[in-house]
Amino acid sequence: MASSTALICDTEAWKDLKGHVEDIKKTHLRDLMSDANRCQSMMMEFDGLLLDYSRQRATEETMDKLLNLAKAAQLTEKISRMFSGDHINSTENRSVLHAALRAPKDAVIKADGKNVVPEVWNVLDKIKDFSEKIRSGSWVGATGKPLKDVVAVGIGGSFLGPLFVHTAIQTDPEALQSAKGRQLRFLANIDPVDVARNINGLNPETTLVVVVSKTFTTAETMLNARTLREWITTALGASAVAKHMVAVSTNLALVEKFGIDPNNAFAFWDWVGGRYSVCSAVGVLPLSLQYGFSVVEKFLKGASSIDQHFQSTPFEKNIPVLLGLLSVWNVSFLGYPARAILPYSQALEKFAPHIQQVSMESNGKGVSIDGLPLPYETGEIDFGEPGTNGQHSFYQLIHQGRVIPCDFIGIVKSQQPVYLKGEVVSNHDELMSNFFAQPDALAYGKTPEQLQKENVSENLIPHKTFSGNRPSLSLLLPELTAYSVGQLLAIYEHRVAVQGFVWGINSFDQWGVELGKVLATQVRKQLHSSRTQGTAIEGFNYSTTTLLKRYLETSSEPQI
Ligand SMILES: O=P(O)(O)OC[C@H]1O[C@H](O)[C@H](O)[C@@H](O)[C@@H]1O
Repeated sequence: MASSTALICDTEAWKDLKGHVEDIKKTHLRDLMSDANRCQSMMMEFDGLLLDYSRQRATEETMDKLLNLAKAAQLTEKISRMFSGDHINSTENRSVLHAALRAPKDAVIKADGKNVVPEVWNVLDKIKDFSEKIRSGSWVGATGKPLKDVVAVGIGGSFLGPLFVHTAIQTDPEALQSAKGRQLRFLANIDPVDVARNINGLNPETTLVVVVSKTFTTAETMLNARTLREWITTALGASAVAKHMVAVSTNLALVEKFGIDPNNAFAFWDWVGGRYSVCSAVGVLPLSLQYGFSVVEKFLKGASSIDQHFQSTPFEKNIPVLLGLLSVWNVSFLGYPARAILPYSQALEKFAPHIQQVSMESNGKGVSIDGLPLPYETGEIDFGEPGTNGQHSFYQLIHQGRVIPCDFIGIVKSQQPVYLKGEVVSNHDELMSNFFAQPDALAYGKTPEQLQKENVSENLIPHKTFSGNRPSLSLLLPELTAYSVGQLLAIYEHRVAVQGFVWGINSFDQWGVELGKVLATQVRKQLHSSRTQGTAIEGFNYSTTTLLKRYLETSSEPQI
């Protein structure tokens, strides 16, 4: 770009793509898919993964133009600034170095002139040591019993990533074996129902609570942490906290103030964004407690493999870059506001919720990194469900309603294969039949002529016609292990960064959410004074006043 404050939409590369939209509108995926050379050029393999983006509404020319856009956005420079620790999160004046969390021990990655990799490994070694103590039973609770269950208390980035990884690997045979006799649960919502669910069936004597909060000030997490502290101390006495509660945070002073021994605190750093923190102690501690460090190390290695690929592979073969550019194409040029994440694996059921935060909190921005209002939309609405559950639910809209680009994620080898004698295919083949069929159904659709040939009655033809031309991409993983879960995570993290770099926004701050953190304060004060002193509701609009009145008059919350 000409100057640092220019917007990407003012570049020739952007305008060229705008003009190209008309060409693409004249195409149909039915025709694009019949060009084998085009399709071949839209398949990419790396480290066991196969990406097929031939069902995107794009030609080889589109891809060239998108690569020009990457150049205009100075994508190479931006990626290298990220990896070299520049303060690319400019509004918070911070580096963005989550890749350092999974770097090999001998790597050198600097933040503010200092190599951070030794610090990272100090904490990883401490986690390894601590989790082995807990798992082997050499660390015992206040009454001398081993701690076999863990409740991780945290919200947002201190919750969704670890939950995703836990859910993804818990049925992997190796992880399953190493987690025998242990439980890992997550308490996120401040709704007391979530506390009740999480402690149901657990015994404080055998439970370890891990409080996870980057800031250690998040209202929900701190109240939930106090609630579980109460649960422990009521049963076991105040001194039990030292044995039953540990913490993960960047704010070790507040951890100590809360009453947790600083020796039992696991640090991370302000150059790790909350939503990018699953590879820090945020995820590594609870997951190592459940599965052992060696399993979690494989997850870190998978992510690291993608980091290296992202950093060093030419853009035309770079999976996160290609995915990021195609997302920009879909959102900013073809005008599709959403993306469906459709893993054909129940183990990936928490993938879309995690990516919702990674993507929507990162790229849901209205101004450029220099503070200029954006004349184009950024971010996309991410949602999804595992197939085939989604097929029996919202796929109707995807097939015949709005156009929503889909990410199909398939696994070659099931974690838990089942084959019933006499069935046509194994259960996993049955699942995967859908994975292979759906993208074509979306791309090709069904024409009235085809329906006529099938003798569909005239009056039903409009209802049974599928326009097709609905874009998707397919990502095939060889198996779902800790390693490939790490790969998947890093692909999406970097894809989101690529989108943000091209849009020219800061993908690493979240001022909108910060606002949410303070909004409840006024209501909290009102509830307190109304309940304790009967103070009248004041300072709210008609609607909120009415709702609050109803809540206070009819609720049976304990009076403080
Ligand atoms: O880890 P914490 O400091 O408790 O923060 C938890 C969450 O708080 C906010 O919602 C932020 O927007 C998230 O990015 C963050 O993950």
